[in-house]
Amino acid sequence: MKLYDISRPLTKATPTWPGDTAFQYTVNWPKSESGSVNVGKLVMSIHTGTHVDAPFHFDDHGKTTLELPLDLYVGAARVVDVSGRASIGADDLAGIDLSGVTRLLLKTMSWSEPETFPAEICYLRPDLPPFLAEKGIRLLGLDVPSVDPLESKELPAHHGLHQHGIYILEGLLLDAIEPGDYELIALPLALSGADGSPVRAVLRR
Ligand SMILES: Nc1ccccc1C(=O)C[C@H](N)C(=O)O
Ligand SMILES: [Zn+2]
Ligand SMILES: [Zn+2]
Repeated sequence: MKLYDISRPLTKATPTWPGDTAFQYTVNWPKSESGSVNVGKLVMSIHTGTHVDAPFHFDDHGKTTLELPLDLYVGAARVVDVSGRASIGADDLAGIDLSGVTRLLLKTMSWSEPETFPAEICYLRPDLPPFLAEKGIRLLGLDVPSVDPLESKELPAHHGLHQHGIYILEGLLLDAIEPGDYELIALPLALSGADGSPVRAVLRR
């Protein structure tokens, strides 16, 4: 059975938020010293590459990663092409059938150079969260590093989605994915106290 990998590879070159911590893997305790094994150490911002945001990321009282509802990150998902737009609002999805969809992945194609952090991305307008909640969406995934404009401090889309019970999956790689229905698997790690988690996100037909 074919799996479509929709995760951005984590390498030294993976771009991250300006000023944030890039991905670093080192063999911290080499076999030559331990006598038996290479033991690695991982340093990275949780928001580098493909990841979920826990509500604690933007709300001091929000759920942390270990408290996230796992069932949202596994199951039927619809991929919708919304490319070529500067932002996405209810209007942009009005003509699309979203009945029975719990997990929605938006293909914006607005992060064109994967080797550099984007200067501008497609973001969500404030009328989108209530519209999606009304359709029954509980998880929203995008192929960009944020659901808000990059320079936003108020984060209206993050807060709006949260207020409507919609969880966020960011930094997907959807270039090679045809719009349609899939099964999504993108489980966060069981990280205590954390503001999100890197995920290995895959789709299967
Ligand atoms: N990592 C950062 C460093 C500094 C400032 C913002 C971020 C973010 O991650 C914000 C974005 N809204 C996000 O959830 O991915
Ligand atoms: Zn994030
Ligand atoms: Zn975010």
